[in-house]
Amino acid sequence: MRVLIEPSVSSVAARAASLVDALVRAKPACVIGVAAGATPLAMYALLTEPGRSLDFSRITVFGLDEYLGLDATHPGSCAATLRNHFLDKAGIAPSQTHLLDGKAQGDLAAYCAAHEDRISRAGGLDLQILGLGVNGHIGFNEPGCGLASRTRLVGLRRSTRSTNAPIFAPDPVPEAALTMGIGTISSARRILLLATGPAKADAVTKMIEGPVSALVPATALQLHPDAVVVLDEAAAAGLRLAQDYRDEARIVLERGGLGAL
Ligand SMILES: N[C@@H]1[C@@H](O)[C@H](O)[C@@H](COP(=O)(O)O)O[C@@H]1O
Repeated sequence: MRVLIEPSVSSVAARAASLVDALVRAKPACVIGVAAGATPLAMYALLTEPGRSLDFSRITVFGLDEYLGLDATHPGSCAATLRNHFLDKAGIAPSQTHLLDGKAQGDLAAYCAAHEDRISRAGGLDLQILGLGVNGHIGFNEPGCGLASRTRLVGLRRSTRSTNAPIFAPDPVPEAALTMGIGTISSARRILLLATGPAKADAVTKMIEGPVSALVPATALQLHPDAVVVLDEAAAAGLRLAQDYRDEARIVLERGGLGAL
């Protein structure tokens, strides 16, 4: 795992955007899994700035997760967040986009298997972008989930529902979701996880320095060959080896960076 500690929320966005930018320039027909949530939005804003002139015309995008029961136009849906903050601004067409449908009906296991199939047929994920839940979830893979899980229907933990309550107030938070599994995420060639702010510090410490455990699903990233974690100082505040990560990041970045996959 590469741990990059940045001085501010905005430099987290800039660092993460530079990594995505490098991938898209090196491989214009790349396949990227995209996360909603608040954390990656500043990165998406940088990636879609007109001055950046990044060409997204050949990329393929897969959605990470979605609340079950929400239409893609619901403002609390992951789909609406991704469309408003990234896909529409980047000019990424629906034909290039495979989001999970919160209104999927019928055989959800088959629906989720089809998401996996589409990822495989696209050649697999070059990059999976992730945020981090305060309880250590990634996507909607909640504590206690299987570390080899694939895209599936899940129940949301009470802690997640109360964290996300302001997004839906006064309505209740949906109790179920569709999410790529830990196995799906782990199959991506590179993972880029962003975490900012003091509320994430405990989950960040466990994710990077704790034992690999289903109780903290993000610890599965410790087993990934190319996981990059970009943190601000507040999210990194609990790391025992913070100075070592800073030193190593400087060494790596001075000698050619992290590569573009
Ligand atoms: N399921 C989503 C995740 O995909 C997201 O990455 C995470 C962090 O969200 P935020 O970035 O808003 O803190 O929690 C949500 O519940």
